[in-house]
Amino acid sequence: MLKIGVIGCGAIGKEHIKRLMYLVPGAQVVACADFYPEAAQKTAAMFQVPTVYQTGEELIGASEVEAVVITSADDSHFAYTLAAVKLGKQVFCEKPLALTASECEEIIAEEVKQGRRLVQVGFMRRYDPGYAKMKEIIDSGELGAPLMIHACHRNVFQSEGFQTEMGITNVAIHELDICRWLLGDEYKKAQVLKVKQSGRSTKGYDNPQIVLLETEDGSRIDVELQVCDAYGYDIQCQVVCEKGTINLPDPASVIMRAEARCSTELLTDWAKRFIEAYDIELADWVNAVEKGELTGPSSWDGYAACVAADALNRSRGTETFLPIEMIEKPGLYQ
Ligand SMILES: NC(=O)C1=CN([C@@H]2O[C@H](COP(=O)(O)OP(=O)(O)OC[C@H]3O[C@@H](n4cnc5c(N)ncnc54)[C@H](O)[C@@H]3O)[C@@H](O)[C@H]2O)C=CC1
Ligand SMILES: O=C1[C@@H](O)[C@H](O)[C@@H](O)[C@H](O)[C@H]1O
Repeated sequence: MLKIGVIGCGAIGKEHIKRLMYLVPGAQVVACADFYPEAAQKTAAMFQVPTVYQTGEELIGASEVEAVVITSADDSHFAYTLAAVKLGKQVFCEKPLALTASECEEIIAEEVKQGRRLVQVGFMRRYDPGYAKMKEIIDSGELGAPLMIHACHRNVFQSEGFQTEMGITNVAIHELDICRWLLGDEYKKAQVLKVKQSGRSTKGYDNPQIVLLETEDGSRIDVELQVCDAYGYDIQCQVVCEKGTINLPDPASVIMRAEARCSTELLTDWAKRFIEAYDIELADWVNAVEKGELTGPSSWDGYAACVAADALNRSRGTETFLPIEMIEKPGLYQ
C-alpha cells in the first residue's frame, strides 16, 4: 500500500483524495495539509484521512508519507515539489509543475541528482481515451503527417485573482502539453494575440486570447482561449493530417427532443469532463511508483510546457513570434 500525503484540500484535492482512498488500488491517503488548516481538518473528516499537518513542509517531511500529491495553488507547486524531491520522495504534482521554466530547471537538476524519476505532472489529458485514440491514429501514419492543430479551451468561470498571464500558465498549459505529446515534436516559436474582446467579459483580464505555436517539424497550432464567460466548458481539438482530420470526441451526452428542438447538455466546468482520465492517471501513477518505473508526464514535460508558456507571456503585445529555446534533455528523460 502506497502511503500518500496530499497538500491542498480544495476542489481537485478533495477529488483526488476520494479517488486515492476509494478507487485506486494500492493507495492510501495517510495525511493532508492546507494553507487553511480548517480546510484540511474538514477534508480529513470527510474521507477518513488519519493525520492533518499544519503545513505542506511538515507533511513532506513526515516519516509515514512515502509519496506526495500536490493539489495546492499553482504558485506553491515549485517549492513543494523541490522539497519532496530533495528528500527522495515520489511526487504527483498537478499542473503546472511551476510558474516558470527556470523553476522547472531547478526541479529537473534535483531529480537528475537523485538519479531516478520522482515526479509526475498532472497532465491528465494524455490518459483521456479520446486524446489517446487521436495519438494512436497519428502515430500509425494512416493519415499521413500531421500538419496543424486547431484547438479551443472554453471556460465559464475562473476564481477571484485570475490574471491574463494565468490564461497561459493555468489554462492553456493543458494544450501546451497535449499538442506536443500528440505531435511528438517540440516547439520552435510562440506568440499570443489579444483579439477582439468579449463584451461579456469585464473582469479586467484578456479574454479571449489566441495562442499560436510552430513546432520544430513545421506543424502549426492555434488555440482559442476563453478563460471565462463562455457558453459552457468546451474542449475541442482537431488535428489536420495530409490525408484527413482527427477530432477529439465530445463527452457522451443524451440527445433530447422536445418543444420542436433537438439538444444535448454541455458541461460548465472541468470537474466531470476528464473524470475518466483523472482516474486512470492516478491509478497509473500509483502502479508505476510501486513498480519503480514512472512513465507518465515527467518534469521534462512540465518544463517543456513552461518554456512555451514563458515565451507566450513574453510575446504579449509585441506582435511577434518569439523563439523557444530549451536546455539539453538529460538522459533521465530520454
Ligand atoms: N488537471 C486539471 O484538470 C486540474 C488541475 N488543477 C490544478 O490543481 C490545483 C488546485 O486547483 P483547485 O483545486 O481548483 O483550487 P482550489 O482553490 O479549489 O484549491 C486549492 C487549495 O489549496 C490551498 N492552498 C493554496 N496555497 C497553498 C499553499 N501554499 N500550501 C498549502 N495549501 C495551499 C487552498 O487553501 C485551497 O484549499 C491548481 O494548481 C490547479 O491548476 C485544478 C483543476 C483541474
Ligand atoms: O486545470 C484546470 C483548471 O485549473 C483551469 O482553470 C481550467 O481552465 C482547466 O480547463 C482545468 O482543466
